[in-house]
Amino acid sequence: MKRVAILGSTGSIGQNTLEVLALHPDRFEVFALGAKQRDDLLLEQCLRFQPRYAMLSDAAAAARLRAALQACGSSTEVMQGDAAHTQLAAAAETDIVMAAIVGAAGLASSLAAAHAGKRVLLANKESLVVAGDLFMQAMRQGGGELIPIDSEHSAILQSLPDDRAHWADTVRDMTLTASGGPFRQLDPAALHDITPDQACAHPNWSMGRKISVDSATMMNKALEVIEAHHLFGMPAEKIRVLIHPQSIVHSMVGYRDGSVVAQLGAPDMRTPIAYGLAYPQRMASGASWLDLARIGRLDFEQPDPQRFPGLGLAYAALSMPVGACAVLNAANEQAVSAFLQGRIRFTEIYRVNAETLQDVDVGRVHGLDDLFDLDARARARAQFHIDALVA
Ligand SMILES: NC(=O)C1=CN([C@@H]2O[C@H](COP(=O)(O)OP(=O)(O)OC[C@H]3O[C@@H](n4cnc5c(N)ncnc54)[C@H](OP(=O)(O)O)[C@@H]3O)[C@@H](O)[C@H]2O)C=CC1
Ligand SMILES: CC(=O)[C@@H](O)[C@H](O)COP(=O)(O)O
Ligand SMILES: [Mn+2]
Repeated sequence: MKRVAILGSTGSIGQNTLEVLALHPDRFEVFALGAKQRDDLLLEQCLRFQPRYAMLSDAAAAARLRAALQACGSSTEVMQGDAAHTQLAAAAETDIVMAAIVGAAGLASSLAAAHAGKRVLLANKESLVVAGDLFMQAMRQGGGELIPIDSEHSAILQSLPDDRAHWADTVRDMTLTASGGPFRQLDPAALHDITPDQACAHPNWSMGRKISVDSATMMNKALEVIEAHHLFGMPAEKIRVLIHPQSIVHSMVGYRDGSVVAQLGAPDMRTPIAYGLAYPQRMASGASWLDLARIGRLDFEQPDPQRFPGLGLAYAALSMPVGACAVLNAANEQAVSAFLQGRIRFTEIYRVNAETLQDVDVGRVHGLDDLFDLDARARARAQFHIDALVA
């Protein structure tokens, strides 16, 4: 029986993870569930899955959850604060950590799991974007297993040889597929007036609002290029992006002999989640079967750099000193948040990201403290650009 801690259990990935775990009560125990503030949903999850611990970052929400669980006679213990996530990610009883907090806020707990030698199921791509080398080093030192949950990176892992020693000498390149989001064919002039709800209406996936906006700008793919660079040790120039509107081919690996190996499936996150939980075996996920006859055709096209300028920022940041990717991530989190609050326009997200990346002096990054400092400076600078746009 493997004990699983889900950090971000109330989100889209967290809920999908619980759906997969519910199919396999004989193999997995839900040990801990954590979120930020949604105590109502976390209460439902606790009553259904009866974890040993539940944690919320927000103190008032944690107090409400504690009272509600006590009233129901539940034995789940409620912990509060960011430190609870870090503590339970590294707890001796935890075998598997699903890192599904959104944004750089997930870094401390995923790093704690890495240091503690856990099997880390990494949905929180921002951990690798902000702290790629440090994170990979922590995984190596901790001796655990890192399994990507992001659909593209799961596809690449499934398309690579089992023996990592052969990756460098056999692989020619990697291609990340991108849906192109909701505005792939929209008149570029109309992008100016896009609303948050329009940007969050992804054509193929149901996801949280932050990643949905990232898909619409293709900053999601920019973050994923950086993520692939760190996960698979692949130089940026060998990581390509190809638009594939159906989201059926989840990504592919090109080999020196001319073969291209890809992973296909219905667009359903339960598949990569089940893959990560059962690895190296396979188990049922509850995802629907892929019916290629019904789909009929698969399309591919090059991304248009005019329509999706954000994608180029990944390659720019990877060519800059270590820390530039953390700057880009921080700027993007601030810009997306400002867009979702109606403060800036959709098209201004790119502007804030590009200007912040250009402005912030990365300096020398020696460790995590430097990265946190850089993240704070980049957010302040991005906020300056946002305020200038609003004024
Ligand atoms: N959704 C998807 O299909 C995919 C997501 N990912 C990645 O997975 C991660 C999660 O995405 P998604 O599930 O869509 O996001 P959601 O917005 O749906 O969920 C985010 C989760 O994180 C919690 N959370 C947010 N901030 C904090 C914090 N400071 N401390 C503790 N918990 C916090 C939220 O709690 P609360 O509800 O209380 O606010 C919620 O449980 C992201 O990094 C995303 O890029 C990658 C591939 C696909
Ligand atoms: C499901 C998943 O992994 C998302 O990251 C997805 O890739 C988003 O779709 P886009 O291809 O539009 O970014
Ligand atoms: Mn993805």
